[in-house]
Amino acid sequence: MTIVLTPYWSNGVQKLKMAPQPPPKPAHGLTPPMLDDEIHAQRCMAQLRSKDKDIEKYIYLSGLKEHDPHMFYRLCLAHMPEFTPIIYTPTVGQACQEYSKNYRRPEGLFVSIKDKGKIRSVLRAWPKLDDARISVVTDGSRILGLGDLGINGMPISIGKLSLYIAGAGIRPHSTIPICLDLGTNTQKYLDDPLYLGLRKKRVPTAEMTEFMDEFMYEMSQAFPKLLIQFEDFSTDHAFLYLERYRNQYPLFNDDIQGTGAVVLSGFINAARLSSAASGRPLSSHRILFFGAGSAGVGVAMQLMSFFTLNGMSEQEARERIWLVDSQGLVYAGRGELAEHKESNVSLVRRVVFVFPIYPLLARFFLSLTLAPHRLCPPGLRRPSDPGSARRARVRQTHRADGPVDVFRRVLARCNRGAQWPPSIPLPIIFPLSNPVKLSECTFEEAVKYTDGKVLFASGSPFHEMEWKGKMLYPGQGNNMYIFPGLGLGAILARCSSVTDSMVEASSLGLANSLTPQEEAMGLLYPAIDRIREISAGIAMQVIRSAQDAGVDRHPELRAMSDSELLAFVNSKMWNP
Ligand SMILES: O=C([O-])CC(=O)C(=O)O
Ligand SMILES: [Mg+2]
Repeated sequence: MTIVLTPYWSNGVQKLKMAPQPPPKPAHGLTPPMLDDEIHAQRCMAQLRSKDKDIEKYIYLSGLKEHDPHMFYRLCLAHMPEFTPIIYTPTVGQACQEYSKNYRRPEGLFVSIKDKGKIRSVLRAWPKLDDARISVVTDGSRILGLGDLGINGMPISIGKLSLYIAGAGIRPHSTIPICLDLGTNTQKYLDDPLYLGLRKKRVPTAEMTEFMDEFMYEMSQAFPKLLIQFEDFSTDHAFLYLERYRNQYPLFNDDIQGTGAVVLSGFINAARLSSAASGRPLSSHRILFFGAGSAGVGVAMQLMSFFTLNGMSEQEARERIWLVDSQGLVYAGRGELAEHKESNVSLVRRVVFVFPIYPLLARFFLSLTLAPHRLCPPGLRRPSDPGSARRARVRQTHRADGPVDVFRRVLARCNRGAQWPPSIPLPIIFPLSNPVKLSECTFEEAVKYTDGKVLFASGSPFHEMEWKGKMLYPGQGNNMYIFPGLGLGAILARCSSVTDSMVEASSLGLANSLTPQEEAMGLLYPAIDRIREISAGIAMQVIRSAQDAGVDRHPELRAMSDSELLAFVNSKMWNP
């Protein structure tokens, strides 16, 4: 079906195609006589691989998804490790940055601040109101680690939903990518004649909240069976709107909760390996976060809850965890701490790493945080005289490579002439910022500086490497392992809200999904090719957890045994 939508930015009428439809039967003579499906799959892969640039691959695949969605998802499932770096991080980051330049056709819903008061009519233009089950909603204010991209954030919603379809078998026409256009504070876009969004600065929080209240209410009315995933909102708004709506509507925040769950899962598996090697209990780990944004604080909260559920007091759990942000160590009494970390918004976006602290590193960080003016590299210092040219320069460093720079220096310092201390046989390092170019360190660096001992997982993918005759495999601690299964479980349970226990169930489900071979290879996360199987297992745990919490609205599932429930979940998955 083709319906006609007039996006608000467009002068003319544009067509939004709902995909995928049952393939129309082509009239005889309109297709080549020998169009064999198998051969055509090979042809598509050859066309894809013939492109030199990742962004061209992205554009090719986005075209394929539109005109032949069955082939797109079939190939995606068959070639998951090759497809995810293109349709998702890192290439989706570039696709966002270049969205206005490369724009070809509407693929989702845009709701603008100008629609305030009439959001209902915008939502009701969506062609498949009754089928809608999952929407990824971003306001483009903090896309990956790339900052405020405004309306150019749309591809992140599209990319996440492609993974829902491929990874959890959600029906394509049940997904709604949404980008809210509340302006952008990025001057480059405001000055760009091709920019597709509103040419105005972001509205203040009070106005945004009025808009969000209307948007959320109208979403619940237009799409009564919908689960919402908030994605890539700036840290303050990410926490604000999660708390504001989470008991009212079925929703979760992927950056806080999805990342929290995926990192907890990787931590559990890494800590098991590390504890087995050191003989120390899991509770002996000390965890240092570099960056205290939505993901950093989300992961810290997830770990806190895990530690306390496993017998630690809150105080003991808190003592295991240190957060360092752009201002240094986050601690009570530091002053001007914003709410989500009792705390302020970290200028350094993103968590960087989680690992048992090497004493030298701990000392370095403490001194760095306690005496920032002495030890902190200029890029991480807060400018003291607002308005100066220096401030602009410092801010720039801050954003561009400040945290990366510091992290590299820390690692290099550890490495200087020293062996990694035997008391920490297997350090855990998780550089989580996306896309790859913003990763705090490469796999190679972490391997080199720890003499191959590192337990590593990054947000974006790195290649395996050989070190002293042994193959080492990096993990990808990306929320893509969590949200498809978490979302599928929440949808099938028809849950009224997404509880912390459901998020934790998804994390434990993932941690327990390693096969014996994967464990033997020292992997922290399962192979991504098994995403459907993993998502089904996670969905089952999430449904059980929703039932325990009493937020499920699908009572028939309660009577099922685990194997019946798993079969039910699998039967609900769409297959290309
Ligand atoms: O999208 C990803 O790859 C992970 C994520 O949520 C982010 O970096 O914001
Ligand atoms: Mg995100």
